[in-house]
Amino acid sequence: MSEQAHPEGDSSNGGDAARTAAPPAHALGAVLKIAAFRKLWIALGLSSLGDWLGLLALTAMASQLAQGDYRAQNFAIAGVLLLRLLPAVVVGPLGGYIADRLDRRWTLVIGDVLRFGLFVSIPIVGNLFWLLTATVLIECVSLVWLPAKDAAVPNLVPRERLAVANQLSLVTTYGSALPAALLFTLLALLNKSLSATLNWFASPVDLALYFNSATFLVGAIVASRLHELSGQGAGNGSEERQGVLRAIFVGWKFVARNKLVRGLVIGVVGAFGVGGVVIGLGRTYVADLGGGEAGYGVLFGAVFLGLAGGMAFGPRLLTGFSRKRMFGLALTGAGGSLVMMALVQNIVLVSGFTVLLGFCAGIAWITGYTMLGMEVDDAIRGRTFAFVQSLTRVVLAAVLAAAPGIAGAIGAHQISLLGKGTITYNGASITFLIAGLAATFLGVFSYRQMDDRRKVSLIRDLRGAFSGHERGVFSDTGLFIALEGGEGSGKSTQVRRLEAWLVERGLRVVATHEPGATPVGQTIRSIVLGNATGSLSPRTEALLYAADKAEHVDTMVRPELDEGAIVITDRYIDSTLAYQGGGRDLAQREVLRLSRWATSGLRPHLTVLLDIPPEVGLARGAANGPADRIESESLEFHQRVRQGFLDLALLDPDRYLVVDATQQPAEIADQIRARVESLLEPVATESDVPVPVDSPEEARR
Ligand SMILES: Nc1ncnc2c1ncn2[C@@H]1O[C@H](COP(=O)(O)OP(=O)(O)OP(=O)(O)O)[C@@H](O)[C@H]1O
Ligand SMILES: Cc1cn([C@H]2C[C@H](O)[C@@H](COP(=O)(O)O)O2)c(=O)[nH]c1=O
Repeated sequence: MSEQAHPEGDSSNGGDAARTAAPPAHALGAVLKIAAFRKLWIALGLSSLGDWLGLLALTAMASQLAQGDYRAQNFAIAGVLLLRLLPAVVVGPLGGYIADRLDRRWTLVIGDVLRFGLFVSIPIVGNLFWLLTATVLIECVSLVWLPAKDAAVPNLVPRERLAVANQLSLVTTYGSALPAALLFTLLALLNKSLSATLNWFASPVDLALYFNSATFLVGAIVASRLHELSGQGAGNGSEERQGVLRAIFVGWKFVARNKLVRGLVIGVVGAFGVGGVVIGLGRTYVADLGGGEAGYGVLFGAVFLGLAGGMAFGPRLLTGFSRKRMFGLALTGAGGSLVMMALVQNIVLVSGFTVLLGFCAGIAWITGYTMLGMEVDDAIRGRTFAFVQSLTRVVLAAVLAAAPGIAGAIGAHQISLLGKGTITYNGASITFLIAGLAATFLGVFSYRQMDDRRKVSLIRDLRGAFSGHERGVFSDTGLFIALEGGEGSGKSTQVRRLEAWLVERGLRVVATHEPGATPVGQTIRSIVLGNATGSLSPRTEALLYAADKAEHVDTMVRPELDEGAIVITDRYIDSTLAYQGGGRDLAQREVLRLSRWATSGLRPHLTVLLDIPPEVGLARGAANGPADRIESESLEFHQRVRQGFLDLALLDPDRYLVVDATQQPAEIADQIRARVESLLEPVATESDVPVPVDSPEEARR
């Protein structure tokens, strides 16, 4: 039986007829059930494995081809690393342009085939010049492949699952480093025994390179089956006549002009820069603290442990907290952790702060990437992601090159503690301190650029978000569906369509709305929406909406659900959270607590969010008469409301369906039906003996 239809859990305050919320179905599992995304993920996994394997094999081969001279070996290795970063400066922007212009499926397929050919040619040609040339060419191809992949994800995955999809992509990209290292060792050992009999495996890394090239070939085959991407990314009509440079410029201009995207890009690149400083100076720093190789290993592990933790759990930690605030805060936290690492000079404490740094950077990375995917239009998404990737590579190269130089130039310093001994602050600590302060500044800058809740004190917001997760109550006799969204998003239209479809199936359906479905509610509605009311204190407004909800749930929704009906409501608690929490200056958690109290914790099994840019929705509404008290609020207010809705959906993807409400009504209705169908299906299939579903009670049983 579907979890949304009948959530399991320990029954508590809801009495016999209610059950508390179960933990959502495994979100990773749910996103991997999307066949198209699964294929893209497999292609990405193979490509990432190949990339790491390639890096290990190419550095090893470069060192071997440099023939014994220690200096030459080091230069050859540095050459491979540098040539992997350098093309980003020159080809990066072009990569994004190409990714936006070409069919995304073919971009992925051809990209993988080219990388297969280039990797396989390296051991065959077998000289250093070709190895370095091929490295540059492979990197150039990757600079088109990666933005095409990144830009494709938001088109394959519903918005509410985008954060999870990004988590999976990032973990796969960086997590494949470990299996690649193990595989590399295994293949090198196997190569040893093969080289005795076969010329093909003369170099110790030949087998690794052949295997690596094969991963790209398989990746190409998987990508070729991604028919869902056909036709995507082929540019749009308005850009048809634009030149290459102009199109690239349009992408950059978008990043520079859009305040949110600018803040995101600066933040994501900053998070990478901080990571670069730790990687570039980690060994020196640990040596300064007397930690040795083991200490270096611990530091490295601590960064990745923190990163993985931040990506996996960070966004869920702060329920109802604005993603935009979270992004700036996480970046500031990463900078602050680096400052602390520089100051404490104790290897144990440093390891703790390193985990914290990784955790904060992980949150910044995942929230930043997800918001970019949601904010940027498909037509220029490839260029935006390419811009971010180029910039991160350039910053990484600069940081890796500059950090040791700066640390060296600062040198070793002893600071006297007024006759009570001395402490050592070497170049590495001081560079950490400078980088930490710079990252903290960047974090504060990003936070201020993007803060969408300026009137709400951060402390209050954080206290609210940390104050525990209240579990809701779900009806187990009826099915409760809420339609949510901004003004004019088409909720009433879709409620009517869904109601008609369900009634046609012989089910008992009650369509209702908030505010104003009860006699008391109608009076409240006239107060909260009447222009004559004028301004209301936000708390009064929240209490009025809560009173409407209490009456609605107690006298209509709950009794109908108890009778086994399907109740569809046009607006429910999410509207209060988005409008009074996101739009006004009230803390989300307080609004949630108030609304939960008013409704005795009753939660919908499914919330359909009709997502629409407020300017589009308000224009639709304007055609139907003068604006009411809330519709007359500023565009910024309605933008905060939209973001509030989306944040809620991202936090609980299993109980949400986010639909692009700019589509045609029939298309939207189809998507809603498909999801509602999945809540009804288990009823018909659960019993071994097929029973005709002729009453809602049976339907819910
Ligand atoms: N998908 C759509 N595309 C274009 N217009 C639509 C679409 N859906 C509804 N409309 C029109 O937009 C207007 C608002 O629709 P509707 O009343 O269903 O939205 P709503 O979300 O309930 O609005 P409100 O929040 O103001 O109550 C109506 O004129 C309706 O015909
Ligand atoms: C339930 C609820 C609603 N609102 C706002 C949202 C809209 O502006 C109006 C309702 O108008 P509609 O035409 O019926 O959609 O009220 C709110 O601010 N808080 C709430 O809890």
